[in-house]
This record gives sequence, structure tokens and C-alpha cells, in this order.
Amino acid sequence: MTEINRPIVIGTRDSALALWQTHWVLEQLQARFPEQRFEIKAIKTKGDKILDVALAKIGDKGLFTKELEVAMLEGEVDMAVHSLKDLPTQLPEGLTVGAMCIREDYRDVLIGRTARTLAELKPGARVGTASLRRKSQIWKVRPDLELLDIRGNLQTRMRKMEEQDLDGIILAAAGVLRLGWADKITQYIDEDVCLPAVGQGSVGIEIRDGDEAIARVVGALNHKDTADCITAERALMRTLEGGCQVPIGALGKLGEDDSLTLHGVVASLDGREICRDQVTGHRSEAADLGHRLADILIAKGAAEILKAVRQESCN
Ligand SMILES: NCc1[nH]cc(CCC(=O)O)c1CC(=O)O
Repeated sequence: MTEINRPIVIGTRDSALALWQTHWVLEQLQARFPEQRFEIKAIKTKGDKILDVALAKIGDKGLFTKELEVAMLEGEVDMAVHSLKDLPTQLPEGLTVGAMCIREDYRDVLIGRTARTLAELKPGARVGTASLRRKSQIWKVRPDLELLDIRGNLQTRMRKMEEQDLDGIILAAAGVLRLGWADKITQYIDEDVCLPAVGQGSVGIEIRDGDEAIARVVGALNHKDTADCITAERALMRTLEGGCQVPIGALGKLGEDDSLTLHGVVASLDGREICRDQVTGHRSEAADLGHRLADILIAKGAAEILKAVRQESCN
């Protein structure tokens, strides 16, 4: 079946991970629409060009998505493939999420050089990680570790680990597995220790709002279980952020009788305070669960953390 009488253009960043994910999307779409022609167009984004500044300092909101979004609004590409966790909760006017694809392993992993697990790292070991979310949660179990900012795409981070002689780095399992580096992983970090980023492990496809033909094609890749969980996670994030960057971890998990449990954590900017809780409800009220958990976290102490975050990073 040919859906559209021209090639559909799939937009992507040009990092190895983005290209892997985009080729995966292309294969999945081609299998469902064998007669339709698809093309890939790779675009360099600001996030790919700035490699040396700690992400927390420049703020990563939209850093990896903006150029692609402009290309979509100008009709140069028909969709943009992202790691869903890099896609802001508030999209520019005229754009929407067309699919949340089936989730890969959502956990963070340790790639250890001098030890295999967090517990086995020597006192004061130096470990690379790019996110406050990871730092604050890891400090909770290993306050002695020296957690260093390490930026760049996955290849760059692996190289920096060697160059800077770090004891290990923490990355998302999904990216490492997609690049075929499963054998480098020395520990899958349990979600009880470290909640992942909102949307971690899922590929999100952004499309033009109101482009019905593209929405039908892309919608074929939406994975309902993944989408319900991540809808709850994104609602939590959107409520807590109020438009600025906050270190948040979240994980939605489906249970019996269509229940959905949403776990969430908010961390202070110095990473030394965290606030964590969970709510359970019916999966059909995923967004509402996100709002409820936000209220609970705020009542538990997240309000103080958020106030400080807004003073420092939101303007
Ligand atoms: N922030 C960069 C980024 N965006 C998506 C992934 C991995 C894939 C995923 O989490 O879905 C990564 C690398 C990492 O955090 O280790």
C-alpha cells in the first residue's frame, strides 16, 4: 500500500546512535508499508556541535531537537526521530509526538574499568556521568565517589573515560546496546538505586501537528504499553519543570489489572538532596498519575528543591 505519492523524508541527527535509531525506524516503517518510499536526511544540531561545556551549564532543552524541528516546519523533512528522553515535554507550536516506540532496557549501566559494580569501586573512585539525575542518585548509595561531567556522544564519552583515566562511566543501557557494546557493560543499575530519565530507552517520532497522512504512517509504530508509561512520566516532568530544567528521574511500570505505577525522583542542583515517591492507578489515567505524583513530591520537599532550581537556572 502506498500511503503518500512521494518519498517520505525521515529527519535525524547525525550521531551514530541517532542514525542507528533512524535506520531502525525506517526498517519498521518499510515492513508495514512495503510500497511506500522512505528517505533519511541527517542534520547537525547545536547539541552535537557543543561538546566541551557541561550540559547542565548550557541547558539541554531542545538542544538536540531544534534544527530538526525547523526542518520539519519548513517541510524539508516529514518527521524527526529522537531519543524520547531528549524531546522536551513542551514542543514548539505546530509539532506533536506521532509515536512512542517500543522501549528498550530503560536502566542506566556502569561501564567499569577498575571494578564491575558501584559497590566494588574503590573509595573516592572517579566516575563520569553527564547528568545531575544520575549524580544525585548515585551519591545516595556512594557519597564518596567523585562524579565528573563527561559530555559528547557515546563514542566521545568512551574515549574520554580512557583519556582521563576514569574508573568508569554511567550511561543509558539503550544507547550502549544499540551501538552493539553490550559486552562493555559491567553492571545494570537497579531502578531502586537510580530511576532513569523520563522516556529513557524509547525512540520518539515527532511530526507536524495536523499532518494526517504522516500521522497515520508514523502511528503504526506507537507502542501502547510504552506510550502509557511514558505519558505518565512526561506529565510528571511537565508539571514539575514549569518551563525550566530540573533534575528528574521517573519510571512508569504496568502491573496487574491494567494498573500503572509511576515512580519519580527530584534532585537538588548540587545533587546532595533527593525526594522520591510513587503512585499507582489505572493506565487509562496516565497523565493524571503524573500530576498526582508531582503534588506528592512537592508536599514531600520537592518544593524547596524546585525553588532553588528556578532561582539558579530558570530565566
Ligand atoms: N543524553 C544523551 C542520550 N540520549 C539518549 C541516550 C541513550 C538512549 C536512550 O536513553 O533512549 C543518550 C546517551 C546516554 O544518556 O547515555
